[in-house]
Amino acid sequence: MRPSGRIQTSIDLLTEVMGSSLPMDRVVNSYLRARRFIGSKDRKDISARVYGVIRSRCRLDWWTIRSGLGDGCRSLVLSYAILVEGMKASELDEICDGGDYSPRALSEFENEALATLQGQDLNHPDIPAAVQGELPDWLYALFEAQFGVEGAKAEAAGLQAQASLDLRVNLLKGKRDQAIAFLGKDNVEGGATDFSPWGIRVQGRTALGNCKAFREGLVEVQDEGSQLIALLCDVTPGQSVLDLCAGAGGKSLALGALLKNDGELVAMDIDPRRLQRAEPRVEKAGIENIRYATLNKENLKKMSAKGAGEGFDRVLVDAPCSGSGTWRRQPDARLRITPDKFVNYREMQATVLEQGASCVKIGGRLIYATCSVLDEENTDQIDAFLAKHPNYQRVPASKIWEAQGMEPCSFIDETMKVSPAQHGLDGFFCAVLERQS
Ligand SMILES: C[S@@+](CC[C@H](N)C(=O)[O-])C[C@H]1O[C@@H](n2cnc3c(N)ncnc32)[C@H](O)[C@@H]1O
Repeated sequence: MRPSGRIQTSIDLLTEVMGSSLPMDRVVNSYLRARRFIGSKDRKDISARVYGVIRSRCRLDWWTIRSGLGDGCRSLVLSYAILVEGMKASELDEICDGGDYSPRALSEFENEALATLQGQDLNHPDIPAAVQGELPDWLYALFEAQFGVEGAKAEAAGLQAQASLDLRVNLLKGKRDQAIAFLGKDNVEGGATDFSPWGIRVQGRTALGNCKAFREGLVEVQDEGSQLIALLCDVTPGQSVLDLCAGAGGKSLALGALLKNDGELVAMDIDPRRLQRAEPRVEKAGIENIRYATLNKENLKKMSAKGAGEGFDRVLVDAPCSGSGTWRRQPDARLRITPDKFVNYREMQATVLEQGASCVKIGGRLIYATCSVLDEENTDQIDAFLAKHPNYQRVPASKIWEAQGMEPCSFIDETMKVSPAQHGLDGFFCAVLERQS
């Protein structure tokens, strides 16, 4: 593909991404799948540019408005080419030759506007903090209220960094050292993660599909922070465990490995299609003691803890949330969230917490988790729940952590609060509540 074809394809793909309500990775994958003729180097170049534009969308908007280019996909890609990729306006003028598969020729006005961007840095000192943080104003205000002026800047910057690829070793199939050695045979270099005893951080990017350890279920993709939530569930063989918001099974897989096929694991979700996606992963991992159930009134009634001795030892509520802790991986998500959606998430969180609580046995534990860094979705939910349920008591996360032989750690005390800026992991929250009566 010529550079002009790459730029035009980037504009086309960005147009699809911005016109879709689906997550960006799905749009990009299906766009490229439908165009197998695009070679691998071109794909890499085009996706890097489109992801780059989305990651710097607010700042690019600032520049395109200031220069008068306007905020269409064409303007965004062209200004990205200059501000981030370091192209010259004259190079773009040549690239935009109006030929087949090329962008149409630059107008005189575009030429002039693009020339004003040349030599500028994407991060201009006049850019307002929210724009610099790549967040809508209302969300940035929440960050400032929670983290303070400087803290908000740091947290927002942390969410713009590149995320690492973390794997979890499936203890049903082997140990971490073995997995690292196996990965090495397939030229995947990785080392032990700092906090999770089952984690491997992979160096660089890799196609795991070519990797035997992944194909055979010895390792699974799971961010280190997410692994720590499974650890705080403190599951031991023989227990009954309910994963109420199991989705495609990320945490169910870790819980299943801890149960060692002894005990009971129920994976529930309101969306049965997500549970279907969990099934092949569970099979590959060698987990045999799992049942799946759609999260509805009828099934909840069956799971609920009505009489003495009934209910689950552990109920994990991995609640639907803004996903603010994972925006490094899903840069488009922060642009799709609205104040209404945020309120909606908080209502869902309160609902799933109540549903989870109805299934915990006396002496059992309710574990609440989100992949958000925002208090509104985290401590505020737990405080509201505890005020309504005096029969639940918080178990300090640090107590569970240290009882498992782990060194004390700065982000685990009463609860676990991880953030990309402070700890280099995706942002997660976890609180453990024990039912007393
Ligand atoms: C954070 S995701 C779960 C991720 C999963 N546990 C994992 O580790 O891969 C939250 C899940 O909650 C489910 N969910 C449960 N109750 C819900 C409700 N009332 N509204 C929306 N989603 C709900 C969603 O379908 C979604 O799969």
